Amino acid sequence: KEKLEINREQRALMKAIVDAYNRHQIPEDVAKKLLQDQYSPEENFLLLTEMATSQVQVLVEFTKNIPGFLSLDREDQIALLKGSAVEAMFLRSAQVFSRKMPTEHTDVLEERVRKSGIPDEFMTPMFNFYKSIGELHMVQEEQAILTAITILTPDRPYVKDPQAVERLQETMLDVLRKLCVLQHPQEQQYFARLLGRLTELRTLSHYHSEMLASWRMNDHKFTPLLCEIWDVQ
Ligand SMILES: O=C(NC1CCCCC1)[C@H]([C@@H]1CCCCO1)n1c(-c2ccc(Cl)cc2)nc2cc(F)c(Cl)cc21
Repeated sequence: KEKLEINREQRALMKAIVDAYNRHQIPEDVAKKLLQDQYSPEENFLLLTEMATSQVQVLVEFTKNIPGFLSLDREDQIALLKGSAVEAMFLRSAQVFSRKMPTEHTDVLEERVRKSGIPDEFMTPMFNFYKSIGELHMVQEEQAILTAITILTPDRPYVKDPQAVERLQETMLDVLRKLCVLQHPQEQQYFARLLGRLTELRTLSHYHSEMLASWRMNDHKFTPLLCEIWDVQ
């Protein structure tokens, strides 16, 4: 019994993470914009870079609220943000795509993203990931903690003290494990499936520089922040 129950400290940690996650929602109007109009590849690329730039800023604010993050080495904090920003963007895109909406809206959204300018060969892995996230029907606590776990990945490049990061990540994993059992009692391996998505997410993120470079348009312009965070230009 004790093993499964979320103790007071874990409840406080979960509340801090979820509050931060909800407080720092990027303007989720990207879905509304895509549902309203069809855009050219150039406009879609601009929309993506604008949304991604504001999402990185939001990610920094969210990360500062992860208990223990600010006590990590300063350079490791940067390495973790830089190393997880692309994955966090795809995870957020998947969560936006999987939000409850009428089927025809999801179909239009899928069509608009498919035709946004990204070469076709990336569509299968991207939508496989989006759909596999959607099938999990994550509650917002799970979404928030999964994002925190993604950020607190110890084996990002240039991390000097991975053990310190691992300790924080393990605390998050422990809460998520209990939450999954409580929220999805019927599904034995729900927690394992959830973590399996992080592997799929890392694979998908390997494509991102190529996806951007081969966007059906010339002269891809990025914001200075994205040049920092993404391996582009
Ligand atoms: O702006 C997007 N995502 C933001 C990023 C910050 C957090 C919020 C979501 C993109 C843009 C929108 C314009 C057409 C091209 O995709 N996007 C991607 C996507 C992400 C990475 C690359 Cl490289 C390519 C496409 N997948 C999406 C799925 C969706 F359901 C919606 Cl609504 C938008 C989605």
